[in-house]
Amino acid sequence: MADTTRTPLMAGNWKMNINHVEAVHLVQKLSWTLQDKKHDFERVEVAVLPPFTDLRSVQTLVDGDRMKIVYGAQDISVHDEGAYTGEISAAMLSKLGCSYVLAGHSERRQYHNEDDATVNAKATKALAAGITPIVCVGEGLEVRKEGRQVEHTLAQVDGALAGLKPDDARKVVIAYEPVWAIGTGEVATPEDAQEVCAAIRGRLEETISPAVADSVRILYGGSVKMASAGGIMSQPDVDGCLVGGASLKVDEFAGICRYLDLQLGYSS
Ligand SMILES: O=C(CO)COP(=O)(O)O
Repeated sequence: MADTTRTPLMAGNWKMNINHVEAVHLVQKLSWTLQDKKHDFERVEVAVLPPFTDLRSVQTLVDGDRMKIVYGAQDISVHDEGAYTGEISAAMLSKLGCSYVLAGHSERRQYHNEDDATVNAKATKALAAGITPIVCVGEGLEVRKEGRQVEHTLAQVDGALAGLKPDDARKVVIAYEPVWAIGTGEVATPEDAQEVCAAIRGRLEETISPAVADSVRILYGGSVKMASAGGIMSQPDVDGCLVGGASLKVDEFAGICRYLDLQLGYSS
């Protein structure tokens, strides 16, 4: 099991799905489902990452109903303000009560040419605004076939965290998402996830400090489902999951969040 001082995080990346009206229904239903099962949010943190256009509605709902679900955005600008058409700043996300923001999701890297320097700038902006960046890293199929997944992913981690003070680096969440496992139904084995997550932690220990390596949460992402979450979470260096498709289905996502209860054989 993972170090118990790191609170597991289950984060649902909705990608470009769910409008603001649907978002209110989904979050409400998720909250009811988890409350009904007496989910302990201190034990397993639950976050949703809706599209920008949903955030205000989600904020109003979460605040109004004093929900324990937290939320965040899928991207953030490297600029503070000004003539950057279409971009959303850290200050805007902070005003919306965002706890988290993704930085460098593989789909941003692939379709918007985001490189490690951009991811680093985004993580830095988020931290300065008091928002926790979830820095996404992971190899594509070619790299995996060549057996270079560890070196490839560690280079992304180095680039994304370059220049961060240890006190900031400690707050970052890293999501290992092998690109070949995203949206493909091809879930990495728990051992695959552990191999790279352990290597990431080792690198943080080497390049920053053992204390930072101990406190940083490392998530796995890529076709996670209720049925696979328990096995992945049983790995010592995996501290949560970044969930795409399954986070759009309340029962699936609630089941992922409740992996501990389900493992212990409590009622589903
Ligand atoms: O990209 C992902 C989460 O950020 C993973 O998506 P899927 O869970 O749909 O494979």
